[in-house]
Amino acid sequence: MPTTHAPATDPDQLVPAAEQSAVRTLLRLWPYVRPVRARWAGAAAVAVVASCLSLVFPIVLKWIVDGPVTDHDPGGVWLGAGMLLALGVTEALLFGLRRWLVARPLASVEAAMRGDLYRHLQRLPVAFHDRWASGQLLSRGTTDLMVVRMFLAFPLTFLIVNGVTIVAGFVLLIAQDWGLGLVLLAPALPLMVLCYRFESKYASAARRAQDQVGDLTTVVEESVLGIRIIKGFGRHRSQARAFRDLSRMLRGTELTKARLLAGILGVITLLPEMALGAALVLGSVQVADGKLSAGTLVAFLSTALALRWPIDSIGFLLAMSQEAATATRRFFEVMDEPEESEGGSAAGAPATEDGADGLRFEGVRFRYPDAPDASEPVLERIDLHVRSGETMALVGATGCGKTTLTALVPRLHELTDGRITLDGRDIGSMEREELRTLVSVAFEEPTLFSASVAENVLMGAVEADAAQLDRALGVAQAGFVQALPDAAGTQVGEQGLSLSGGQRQRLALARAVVGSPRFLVLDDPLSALDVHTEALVEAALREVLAASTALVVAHRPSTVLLADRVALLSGGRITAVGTHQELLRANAEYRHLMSGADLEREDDGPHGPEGKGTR
Ligand SMILES: Nc1ncnc2c1ncn2[C@@H]1O[C@H](COP(=O)(O)OP(=O)(O)OP(=O)(O)O)[C@@H](O)[C@H]1O
Repeated sequence: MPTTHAPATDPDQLVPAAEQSAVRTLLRLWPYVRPVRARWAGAAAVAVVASCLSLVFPIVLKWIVDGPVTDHDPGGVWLGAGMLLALGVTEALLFGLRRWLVARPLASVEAAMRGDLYRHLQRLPVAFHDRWASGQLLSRGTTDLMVVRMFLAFPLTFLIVNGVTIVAGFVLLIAQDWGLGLVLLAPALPLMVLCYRFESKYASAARRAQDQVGDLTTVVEESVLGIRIIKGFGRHRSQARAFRDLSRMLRGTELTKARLLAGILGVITLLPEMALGAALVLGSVQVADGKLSAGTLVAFLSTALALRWPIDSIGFLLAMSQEAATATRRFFEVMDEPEESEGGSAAGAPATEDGADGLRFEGVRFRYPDAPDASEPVLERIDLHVRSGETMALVGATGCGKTTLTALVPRLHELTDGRITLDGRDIGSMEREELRTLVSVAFEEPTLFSASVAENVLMGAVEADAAQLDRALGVAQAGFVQALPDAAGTQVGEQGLSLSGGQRQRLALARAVVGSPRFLVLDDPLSALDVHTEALVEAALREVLAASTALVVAHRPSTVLLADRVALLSGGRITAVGTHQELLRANAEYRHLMSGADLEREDDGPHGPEGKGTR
């Protein structure tokens, strides 16, 4: 199982996250917001107007109290009430317009970010995917992007709207009575200090929670995909325990967030309320002394009350902004990972029959990027030449690096040192697309996608026609496809789990051969087949192999017999190359590896390695 990249419990992860500026991080969203900036700004302007309308209510109230009410004029009171109603309706309509303006553009921002993330994930090297847990990637592509969209729709707008409303409100308050206005302003400074401290603490908790959601997603994903193993080994309790532990941890972090939020909301509500109480007492005294009109006091208090929501909301708007900053940071952590290099422009001549010299490994050295520094490279110094048109079997003890070596040919990993050439051209200098049309691969673990049989096979050669598809299915002895409900159009279900292991392996083999590739790399392609099917596949595969240059990882003599020559991989090097018979005679390690297997087939007449001859 790949390790989680950003373990939620790793405190080292939290320090830089907390130290990075949330504003700087959020500014990185600009390229995505740019296309919708006009609509977003329009919506924000509408919201500012709507919010500032709430400050007109107190002015109308002051007019009603000091005018029609004082003058006992019912007509004037009705007029004032009508004005208040009109203001209320206008405010509601403007807020509705704001929502309508931003809903569609912001959904497109989220979709664009998700599209970019997906594209980028496809282009990241296999080494990246080895390192990162899939749940972490899933949560970044789903929950985190939703948090970002909500931030653009709500907190970002309302931090601006409420900021403008608060400033405008205080200007009005001070204009109405500067002494009382200053009393209300008194809590501003302590509130700012508290909000600043809250933000840094909340940033750490938000980061931890979002990483824990990623960990939880990984456990759920693994439990669903590994349901057969879990049930087969009766591990549902331990899985449930692992899930419960992570859930509990997440719950703890969410409670920490809630506590922090409750604290700041309490302070943000309490301090202004106390200031308002003080202003009310002072104002009443002034009205009693005749220094202030009752209408002005009503207007003053109404303005102060109209500012309650903009002030109270600052706490959770800041909290949501912090969560959005964390989500943005997590998004860009993936986006900042370098994509696999494309390879230089074609150096050397294009592959031709004339200049063909097959597949060459020259001084190839490879160490996994995430391997411990002190560890030996998996492949130390590989020199191997698979001649053009030849089939070379690769044999070695389990874990010696056979799969690793085959993965280097389609450049799933970058070489640490040395070079690999295809018909004389360095694969490092080829465009990946070209390389992957030249080289076809089938891995030991056959991977299928939730698509039809045909779509899965044709992934090997998009432009292949129905005849090529039938031929490939024939080579792989995948006759079972005809018995499926919709033949090659049948959906194989998630990861092809509706098929047997052997069926999946045959479809993966068909995918490798469908495009009649020039170079074939097969990692133990027949391991899941019964001996009869294996013999049939081998017979058909020989024809395909005769037209390709192939490297075939083999554990069994039956697979070795497909090859013209055999290379023995041991201790990170190719220690022997020869025919099956030669190695059996001369190499004790090879003899040992092949012992216990069905050695009778080595003398299998014309199909034996000797039958094909060495080139
Ligand atoms: N992504 C990885 N990161 C670090 N080490 C790895 C990674 N993948 C494989 N290894 C290590 O590289 C070594 C070679 O693995 P590899 O899968 O190539 O062996 P193999 O010869 O194909 O084995 P088998 O015959 O069992 O399939 C092993 O020690 C393995 O632990």
